[in-house]
Amino acid sequence: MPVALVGLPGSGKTAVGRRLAQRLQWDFVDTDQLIEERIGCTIREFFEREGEGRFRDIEAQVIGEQGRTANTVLSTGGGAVLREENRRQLRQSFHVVYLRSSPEDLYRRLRHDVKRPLLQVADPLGRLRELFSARDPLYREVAHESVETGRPSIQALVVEILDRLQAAGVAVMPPSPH
Ligand SMILES: Nc1ncnc2c1ncn2[C@@H]1O[C@H](COP(=O)(O)OP(=O)(O)O)[C@@H](O)[C@H]1O
Ligand SMILES: O=C(O)C1=C[C@@H](OP(=O)(O)O)[C@@H](O)[C@H](O)C1
Ligand SMILES: [Mg+2]
Repeated sequence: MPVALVGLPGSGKTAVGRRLAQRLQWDFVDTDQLIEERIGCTIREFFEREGEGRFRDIEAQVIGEQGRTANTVLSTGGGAVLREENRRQLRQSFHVVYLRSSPEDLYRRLRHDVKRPLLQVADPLGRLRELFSARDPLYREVAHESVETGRPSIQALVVEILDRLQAAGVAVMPPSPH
């Protein structure tokens, strides 16, 4: 069964997902990357020009097209859980892993990041706290597994997720190269 990663911006969906896919020798798909290919500009530019609602429409389209391929790790955008149809699609077609982080840890990671439109505000930590309160219940609703990501390294998180996936019978580790 394919695996999807959900969580707030900066929780590591893209970075951890890519390494997890490498380790499993699975395909890696990032919905934000697919969206950027489709819109032909960066997500930040698109937010500024067309607004968040249009972005969410395209995000829902892209998520709706996923999920038929086994041996895939899908990294979503942080807001993928906002729409009920997306939550249903993720929960049904994927084994969903929630990368759970505190707003403070995310702020430490993202305070100099200019790519995330929702955090280009006067008080990004306040914004992360609001996003956490609004979305933590949605991530929990959709997830089959939840992993705390504040302190561990990307490598350690990959090992923990692999253990969970094996315990759940979702993935079998390929033989080690040495
Ligand atoms: N567990 C971690 N430890 C250290 N740095 C991390 C960790 N997870 C993510 N990062 C770094 O934080 C930044 C944001 O990660 P990213 O994968 O883009 O998050 P997301 O896709 O969830 O928004 C990247 O520079 C990434 O390398
Ligand atoms: O949290 C959000 O609503 C968003 C998160 C972003 O992805 P990351 O979670 O990978 O930053 C991207 O999809 C867009 O900027 C909206
Ligand atoms: Mg990402």
